[in-house]
Amino acid sequence: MLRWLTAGESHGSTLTAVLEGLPAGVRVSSKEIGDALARRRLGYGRGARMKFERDVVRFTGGVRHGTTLGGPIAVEIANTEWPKWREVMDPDPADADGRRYDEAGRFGNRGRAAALTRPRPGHADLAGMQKYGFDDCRPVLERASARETAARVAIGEVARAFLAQALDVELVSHVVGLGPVALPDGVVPDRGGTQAVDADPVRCVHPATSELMAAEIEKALKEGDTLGGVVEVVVYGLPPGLGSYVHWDRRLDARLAAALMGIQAIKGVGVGDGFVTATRRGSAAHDEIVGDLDGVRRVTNRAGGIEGGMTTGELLRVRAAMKPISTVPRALSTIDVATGEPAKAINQRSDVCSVPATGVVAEAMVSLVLADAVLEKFGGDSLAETARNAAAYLAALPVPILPVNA
Ligand SMILES: Cc1cc2nc3c(=O)[nH]c(=O)nc-3n(C[C@H](O)[C@H](O)[C@H](O)COP(=O)(O)O)c2cc1C
Ligand SMILES: C=C(O[C@@H]1CC(C(=O)O)=C[C@@H](OP(=O)(O)O)[C@H]1O)C(=O)O
Repeated sequence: MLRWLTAGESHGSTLTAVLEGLPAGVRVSSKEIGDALARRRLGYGRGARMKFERDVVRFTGGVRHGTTLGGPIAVEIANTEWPKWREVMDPDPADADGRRYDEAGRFGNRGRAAALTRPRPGHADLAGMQKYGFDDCRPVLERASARETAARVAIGEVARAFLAQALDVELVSHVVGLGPVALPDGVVPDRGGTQAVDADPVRCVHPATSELMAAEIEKALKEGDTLGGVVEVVVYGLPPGLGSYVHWDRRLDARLAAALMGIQAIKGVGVGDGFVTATRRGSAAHDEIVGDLDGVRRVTNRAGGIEGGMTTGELLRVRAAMKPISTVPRALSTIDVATGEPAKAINQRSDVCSVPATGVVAEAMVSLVLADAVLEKFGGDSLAETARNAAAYLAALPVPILPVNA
C-alpha cells in the first residue's frame, strides 16, 4: 500500500511531502521534480506570485545516489518568499530574540500581522474560522491554499517515475475546457505529447481552441474577473485489471475521483465520456468488443479505460472540472467579522485562471493512485520485482488485449 502526506503552509518556510510504500530501485532526481514543479507554475492566467517565487527541491529521506531505497521518501520544497513572510508565519514563539508573546499572552507576530477579518467567498475562510475557532482568516487560508499542490506534484513525480520504469506507463494532461470554450470531442494528446501540450500557453493541444481559450482569459483579466475549466489526464500503457469490482473502495474510478476531487477548487470528475454518457442510449454509450482468442480490442473507448472499477487496458481518460478562481479582482461581498458590517473581500493578488497548472496537479494525483493500484496488483519490494510480476501477469492473460491506444 502506498501512503502519502503533505505538510506546510502557503507562506511558511517549507512544504514537506512523504511517500511511503514505493519499492527500492526507482530512479529519481531533484532535477526531474524541479522540472515538474516548473510545469505547475506555468500557464496563461497565473498570478504575480508565480513569477517571483522559485521552488527549491531537496530529498531528505528515502533516496540515495538518485535511486529509491524502499523506505519513506521525504521531499521538501522551500518557499523562497519565506524571509518576507517570517514575521507573519514564524512557527516558533521562542527564537534567538527570546520569547515574543504580546501583553495578552499571544504570540507577538500575531500582534504585528494584521488579522484578516473579511472572509473571501469561495474560499475555506469562513467555514474554517467557524470550525477551528479562529477570529482571523490567515490560519485557515495558509493551509487551504493551493500552494500545497507543489508538494503533491513532487511526490506525484516519484510515482510517475515508478509507473514509467515498472510498466512503461505514461501520463499526459491537457486542458479540455476553459470557461465557456470547449475542446472538440475526440482530441487527445499522443503518447509523448507532454512537450507539445506544455508549449501551448493554455496547455491545449488544439491551436484554434487554444487561441479562443487565451482570449477568454484576456477578457476575464480586463473585466476584473476569473475563470475555471476542465482538465483531462490520459494514461498510456496501463495493463487490464488494476482496481477491482469487488468492493466500493477498491474501484479504481472511485479512487481516482476521490484523488481528483481532493485538489483545491475541483467540483466534478468524469471518467471517459463522463456526464455525456448519461445522455446517450445504451447502444451508443458502450464500447463493443471485437477480435478472437488471439487478441481482443474495443472498437471505441467511451468508458475511458475503466469498466467495473478496473482498468480495461485501453487509454485511461479522467477529467476534473475546476471552479473559477475564488479571489475575484472585482471583489465579492462579505462581512467583516470584527465589526459585523458589510465589506468587500480581501483581494491582494491572485491567479485569473489556474486551469493549465491544475492539469499538472491532476497528473500527480492520478500517478499516485495508479502507483498504489499497481503495487496492490503486482507487489514488489524492488522495481525489478514489480516489473517481473507485471510481465508474468501480462504473459498469462487468458485473452490478450490489443489496446486501441497502446
Ligand atoms: C493550481 C491552483 C492554483 C490556484 N490559485 C488560486 C489563486 O491564485 N487564487 C485563488 O483565489 N484561488 C486559487 N486556487 C483555488 C483555491 O485554492 C480554491 O478555490 C479554494 O481552496 C477553495 O476551493 P474548495 O472549495 O474546492 O476548497 C487555485 C487552485 C489550484 C488547484
Ligand atoms: C502559491 C501558489 O498558488 C497560490 C494559490 C492560492 C490559493 O488561494 O489557492 C492563492 C495564491 O497565493 P497568494 O495568495 O499568496 O498570492 C496563489 O499564488 C502556488 O500554486 O504555488
